[in-house]
Amino acid sequence: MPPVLTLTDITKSYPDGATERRVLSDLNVTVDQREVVGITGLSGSGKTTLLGIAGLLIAPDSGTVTIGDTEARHCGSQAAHLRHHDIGFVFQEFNLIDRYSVADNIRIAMTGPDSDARATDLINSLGLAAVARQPARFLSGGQKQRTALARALVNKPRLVLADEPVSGLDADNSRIVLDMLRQAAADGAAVLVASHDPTIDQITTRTVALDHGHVHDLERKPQR
Ligand SMILES: Nc1ncnc2c1ncn2[C@@H]1O[C@H](COP(=O)(O)OP(=O)(O)OP(=O)(O)O)[C@@H](O)[C@H]1O
Repeated sequence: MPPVLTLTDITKSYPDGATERRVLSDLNVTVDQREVVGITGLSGSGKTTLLGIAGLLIAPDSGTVTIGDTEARHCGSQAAHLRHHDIGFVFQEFNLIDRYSVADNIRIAMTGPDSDARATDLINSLGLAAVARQPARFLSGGQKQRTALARALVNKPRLVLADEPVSGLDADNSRIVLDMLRQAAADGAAVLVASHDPTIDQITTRTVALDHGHVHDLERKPQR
């Protein structure tokens, strides 16, 4: 079976005044089913850019993103289909719709016939039942993060991408978020997580470090 995610020879630069700044250079990463791969690196090393490219939100300058055996484009209907059905993205800034309730923020992402029941399960298991009808703007940071996670997981995506998912959370919220990501992998997803927070090591099966645009394998733990 091919990896769920294959990034091949990815290069990305951003404009920097009159010149360009290269953030990712000929970068190669794979994530298999049931793996939780951590991405570490200094602030500005390109972790969010890497996740955005993997999530088909940012187009690389060169290189390819393959989801399963499908070489993905970053625009058009194929990209939209992959984003909705195959990829769950937990954004660093949550990206919730402030005026929508917790339940509606999750519902707008739903695609499958079982999603309603799945949304209810996630609301309950993430401890969000008491605030399910509250507009997202009234939530605490931990409640927003749990809502964002539920939205990312509601369609049982085969690829989960999470950007700093435990940043700023207390120990209880961190544990809940990490347990859900670990469970997503145990259920068969490939999980790629960018984090500065060492608590992420509790769930990673492998860690890669981003350094000057390249990735280095740091460790590989035994598969669960
Ligand atoms: N849209 C953009 N236009 C120009 N430069 C950008 C853009 N997005 C990111 N950058 C720059 O690219 C570099 C990598 O940014 P990125 O957000 O990917 O890093 P990061 O490792 O996720 O950082 P952090 O850990 O602080 O979130 C930074 O220097 C950033 O300023």
